[in-house]
Amino acid sequence: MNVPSGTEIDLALPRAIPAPKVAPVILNSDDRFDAKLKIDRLYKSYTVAGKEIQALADINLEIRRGEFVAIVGPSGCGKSTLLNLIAGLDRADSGTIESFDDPHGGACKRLLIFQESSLFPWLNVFDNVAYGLKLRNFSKPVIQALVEQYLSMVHLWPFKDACVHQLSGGMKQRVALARALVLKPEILLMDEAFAALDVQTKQDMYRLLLEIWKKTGVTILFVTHNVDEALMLSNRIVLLSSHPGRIKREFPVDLGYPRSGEDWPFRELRSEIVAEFMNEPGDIQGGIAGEKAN
Ligand SMILES: Nc1ncnc2c1ncn2[C@@H]1O[C@H](COP(=O)(O)OP(=O)(O)OP(=O)(O)O)[C@@H](O)[C@H]1O
Repeated sequence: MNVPSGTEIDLALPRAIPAPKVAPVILNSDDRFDAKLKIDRLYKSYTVAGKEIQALADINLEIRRGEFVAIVGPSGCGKSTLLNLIAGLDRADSGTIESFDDPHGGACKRLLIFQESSLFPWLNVFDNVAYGLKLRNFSKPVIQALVEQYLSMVHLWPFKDACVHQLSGGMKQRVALARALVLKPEILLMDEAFAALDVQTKQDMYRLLLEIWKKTGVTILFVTHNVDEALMLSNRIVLLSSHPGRIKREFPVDLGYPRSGEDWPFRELRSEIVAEFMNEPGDIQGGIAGEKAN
C-alpha cells in the first residue's frame, strides 16, 4: 500500500485547544467512549501508470458506538484506502463520512495505528504517550496522571523511561495503543496492527486489546487479511470484494469471549467467510485492481 507509514494520524491535531482548567479527559476508567460513524456512498479512485483505478465504490457503512468491526478482504481490495479516508489522510472522490461526536464536545478524533509502530525514536516511552497531550496544552499533573493510567493499562508503566529501540515489536504496539487511547479517540483505526508480530505475541495482543475494549468501550475499526484474527476479535466482520472494493457481505459475530478457533460455531463461521473470501481475486489474479474499462 502506497500511503506513507510511520505516522499516527490525528484529525484533531491542527486545532489548537486552549489549556483546559478542568481536564476534558475523564480519569475514571469506567467512562465510556462515545462514537458513531456513518459512511455514505463513498467512492475513491487513483491514477496508476496513466490508468484510473477504482479502489472503492459505493461504500455504505455505519459503525455504532462501542462496536469492534473488522474489515477483511483480499490484497488490493481497498481496506487501507478506506481506513485512510476515515482517518482524513486522503480525500474521497465523492460520498461522505459523518461522525457524531461525543456529548462532552470533544474534537473529532480518529486515530490510526499501522502495522509498524510509529513511535518517535528520539523520545522515551513516557514522552511518546505524552506527546499528543502536550500539543493540546494539558497541564503537567494531568499529563502525568493520564500517561500513567494508559501505560498501566497496556502493562508498560515500569518501562516508562525505556528508549524505543529497547522495546520488542509487541511492546512498541502497546505503546502505540496507549498513545492513541490517551487522547480518547472517537474511533481507533487499526491497519494490520498485529501482522508483523509472532504468533504468541499476537495472542497476547488479542487478549490485551479485548480487555481494553471492554474497559473503555472504545469503538474499533480493525483491518486485517486474516479471517481468524477478525473472528477472534470483532463483533462484526465486513468483507470487501475486489476490483473495485465494495462491501460484499457483513457477518455478525455473535460469539462470546474468550473465543477459540477450535469451537464449532467459530469454525462454521470461518468456513462461511473463507468460502466468500476465496471467490475474490486479489491483486495477483485481478491484475491492476479495479482498472476501469475504457
Ligand atoms: N496512494 C495510492 N496511489 C495510487 N494507488 C493507490 C494508492 N493507495 C492505494 N492504491 C491502489 O488502490 C487499491 C487498493 O489499495 P489498498 O492498499 O487500499 O488495498 P488493501 O486491501 O489495503 O491491500 P493490502 O491488503 O495488500 O494492503 C490498489 O490497487 C492500490 O494499488
